[in-house]
Amino acid sequence: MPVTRETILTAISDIALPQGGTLGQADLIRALTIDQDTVRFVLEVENAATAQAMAPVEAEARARLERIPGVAKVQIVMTAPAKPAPPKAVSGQGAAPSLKIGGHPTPQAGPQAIPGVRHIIAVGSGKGGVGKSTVTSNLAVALARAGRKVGLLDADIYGPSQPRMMGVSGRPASPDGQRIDPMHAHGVTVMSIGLMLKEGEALVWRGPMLMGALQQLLQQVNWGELDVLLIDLPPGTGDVQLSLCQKAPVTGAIIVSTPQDVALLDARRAIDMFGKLKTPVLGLVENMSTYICPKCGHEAHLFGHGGVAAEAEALNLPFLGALPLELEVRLAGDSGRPVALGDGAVSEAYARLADRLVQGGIA
Ligand SMILES: Nc1ncnc2c1ncn2[C@@H]1O[C@H](COP(=O)(O)OP(=O)(O)OP(=O)(O)O)[C@@H](O)[C@H]1O
Repeated sequence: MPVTRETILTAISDIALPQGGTLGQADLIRALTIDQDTVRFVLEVENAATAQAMAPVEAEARARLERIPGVAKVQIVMTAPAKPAPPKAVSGQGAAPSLKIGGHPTPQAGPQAIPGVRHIIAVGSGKGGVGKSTVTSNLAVALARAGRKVGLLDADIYGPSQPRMMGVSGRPASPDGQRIDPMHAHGVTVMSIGLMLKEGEALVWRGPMLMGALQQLLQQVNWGELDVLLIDLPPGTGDVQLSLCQKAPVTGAIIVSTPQDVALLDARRAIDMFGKLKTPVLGLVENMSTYICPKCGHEAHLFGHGGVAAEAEALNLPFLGALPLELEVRLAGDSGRPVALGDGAVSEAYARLADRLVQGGIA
């Protein structure tokens, strides 16, 4: 008769343990294998002292198993789980956290609130390059100027641009090696996947890795008390959008588009995706709406005009505002001081957008 797992476990289950009870009652046997006439398993004990006390148990188990017909060799290994090494103290800005970003996600049943964060707003776009990151950084600054406690998470895993736009650099600190201290700029608490990667390091992660990275950025960053956390998403309708809406209780999404038909077509796809994910779309923003010539004051509509407002109406969604195309916007973004910090017309447009969200009770 072949030796089975049950034969082995039954043979040793009534061996008494020094701490009381029997081997069968305690859950100590791991990795039991039967390989022809060889039986192997691990006895997992609490610590080295228990291992010593358990030596007679190991000897008795070995003796009993060797008496079973068909068993020629018994290998028992006793292990005590290693104590986790105390976290290395890392201090000060610029110190590299020992956290590894991009591991596999840990199991999480449903959306998990971020302690201290009241609202989460995802900023998305169907198409790349429509100014989603520009709008997110300026909106964050405008909300902070309006007195809100604002966080900005750059989850644009393929092209994180918030460090440049918000003017933050260096590695975020992790004093306990477990959690990440975010950066602060222009009154906004900032964290970007770009700050955890080496310059120019391309990300070739797929689904589970992306989910893991996003989960860490949401849950392992010390966001503190925030009225609103804005999340700059990658363009399109991919894994990051999907996992964000599954992992975090997103209040709603803002969709940025230019008035061009092609951008609008993609925006519609993004809206559709948020609908499927049961994330409310808070409204549409038209970026690069008009261009006013700084020399003659002529107003031109380089990408068409009013397309996003019309689309919002057609979809029965709020139109949150139009933002002009201005050289100043790009220069400000490139210099790490968003244009909304200043006093011009664009800054006022952002202040209006921020006010709408505050009045609406979502920021
Ligand atoms: N209203 C604007 N006026 C002038 N330049 C703008 C405006 N909005 C965005 N830009 C510029 O257009 C470029 C693309 O903007 P941005 O990076 O914000 O787009 P995005 O949609 O986030 O792109 P990606 O999909 O690559 O993340 C940047 O150089 C930015 O400075």
